[in-house]
Parts: sequence; C-alpha cells; structure tokens
Amino acid sequence: MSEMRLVVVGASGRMGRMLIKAVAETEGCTLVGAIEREGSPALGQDAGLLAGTGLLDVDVTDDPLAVFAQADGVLDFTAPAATTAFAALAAQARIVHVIGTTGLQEADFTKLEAAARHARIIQSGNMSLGVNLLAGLVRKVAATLGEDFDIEILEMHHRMKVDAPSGTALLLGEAAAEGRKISLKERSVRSRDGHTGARNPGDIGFATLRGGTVVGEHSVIFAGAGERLELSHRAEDRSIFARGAVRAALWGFDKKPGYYTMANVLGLDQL
Ligand SMILES: NC(=O)C1=CN([C@@H]2O[C@H](COP(=O)(O)OP(=O)(O)OC[C@H]3O[C@@H](n4cnc5c(N)ncnc54)[C@H](O)[C@@H]3O)[C@@H](O)[C@H]2O)C=CC1
Ligand SMILES: O=C(O)C1=N[C@H](C(=O)O)C[C@H](O)C1
Repeated sequence: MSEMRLVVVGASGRMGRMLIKAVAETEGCTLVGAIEREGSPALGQDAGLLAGTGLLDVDVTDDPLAVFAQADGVLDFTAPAATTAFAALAAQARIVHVIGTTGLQEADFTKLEAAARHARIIQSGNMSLGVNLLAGLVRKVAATLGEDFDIEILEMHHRMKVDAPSGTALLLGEAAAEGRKISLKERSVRSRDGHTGARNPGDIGFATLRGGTVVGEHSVIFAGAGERLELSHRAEDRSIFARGAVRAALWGFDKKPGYYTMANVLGLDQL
C-alpha cells in the first residue's frame, strides 16, 4: 500500500505541533499539508520547523480546499466551528477525517454524521489507548454496581483549556451511562452551587479543575456506603494523543465512509 498523505489542521496549536511530529516519525504516512486559521502568525512557516522536527518542506497555509484535494487524510484538533467546516471539505474530497476537537455540541455532531456519508470520520474525546481501555472498564463496573454506588467524574486540565467538562469526562460519562442503561443527557449534573438539596440516586456528576500545565487527569469515582472505588487515568505527555490520531488515520485508510470511534480503531468496541 502506498504512503498515506496526511494534513494537519490547527498546525501551530499545542496538539497541531505534536501531530506534525508524530506524522514525521511514523512509517507509512507523510505530511503533505499544514493548515492554520487566517491571520495566524504561523502562515508561511515550514511545518517541520514549527514543530521542532527539522525542515519538512511543507509550508503552513490557510487554504484547506487546495491541500485536501492532494491528501488521503486530515488530523484535526482545532475548535468546533473549524471542525464542522473541515468535515464538509473532507466529505467533498472523500478522505479520512480524524477529529480530536472537544466541546462539540449536538448540532455539530449532526453535521459530522452528515459528512460521514462520504468521509471516513474517526472522532473521539480522547485518542489514547489508556482512556479508551478505561472507558470499557467504567462501562463494566457501572453495569456491575447498582444505583447505591454514586458515580462522580473528576477531571483536571491546564489553564488554557476552553471547554468543560472535558471531552474525555463526557466519554467516560457515556460509558458509565451505557453500563447503567440510562441516558447521560437526562441524568448528568454538570455543576453544583448553593443549596442543591441531597444527591439524586442514579445521577452522574461532573467536577472540573483547571490550572497550570496539567496535560489531562480523569477519575471516575463509584461512591457507596462505607466504600469507594476509583478508576483513574493520568496523561503525562500529549504525544499519546498524537500517536493515537495517526494510528486512527492509518486504520481508516482502507475503510468505507462512516462514523467511527477510537474504540473501533483499537478493537475495544466489544469491551
Ligand atoms: N481527543 C483528544 O485526544 C484530545 C483533544 N484535544 C482537543 O483538541 C483541541 C485543540 O487543543 P489544543 O491543541 O490544546 O488547542 P490550541 O488552542 O493550542 O490549538 C488549536 C489550534 O487550532 C487553530 N484553529 C482554530 N480555528 C482554525 C481554523 N478555522 N482553521 C485552522 N486552524 C484553526 C488555532 O489557531 C490553534 O492553533 C481542543 O478541543 C482540545 O480539547 C486536545 C488533546 C487531546
Ligand atoms: O484540551 C486538552 O488539553 C485535552 N482535551 C481532551 C479532553 O477534552 O478530554 C483530551 C485530553 O484530556 C487533553
């Protein structure tokens, strides 16, 4: 099979630079484009120099249409409005679109599902092996323990993160809700303040911490009477997400158009 030609969008972001490096270091793929938003100071710079890998002879541009036409896949860790626009372009170009962007709302997911009629969309709030394995464990524990164990999800991220709860916290909440056979939308409690009254049995609570340079920490707490079980993941380096995204793109290369997740890529969908 020929080398997969990949584009990184959001090239100068924290994840964008990690993705450029991961593509450059992975066999079987090659970087053919790097996209940034209009007005970004990174425009015109060499993507490799930007990412600290050495010259790659790929200039950062703000013209995705021309670049997607020459590519097999796009790696996208940007922002919801950008991601839905890139999905439409990926559908037009019939390519793989790996989406790590979080903070997506229902209307955004509807657009991504429409794009998945022609693109191979692989979307996940967390591209690491550890978190996707954790989600499987959470689903099993939630199914095993009854409603007398309260589920609370705690996350901490760096001070620059703009969305809450994190995509990972929501992914873990969905796994817990699936295990319990309830709807997360109906049972999630996103914040508490003031006289809230006692906790409703069966709710799934979320708590968010932000500060410093924390890459990403998540705990799912099952709190019962007299005992507590905690399942946790700590990301120590953003490269785990970037390597996961490149692995997802390579996995998607020979797949049919559709909407896939990291659990499909990692073969954890039956867990
Ligand atoms: N699913 C996962 O495993 C992970 C997801 N993320 C998510 O990825 C996203 C980005 O995170 P960071 O890299 O930390 O943020 P960042 O703010 O450092 O990077 C985002 C980049 O996207 C660019 N961008 C925004 N709109 C654009 C457009 N229309 N065209 C081209 N570029 C555009 C920005 O200029 C910026 O350089 C967030 O939603 C974050 O939560 C982050 C890490 C792991
Ligand atoms: O913004 C981040 O940094 C991260 N975002 C993802 C999320 O929202 O869960 C994944 C990871 O935890 C880092």
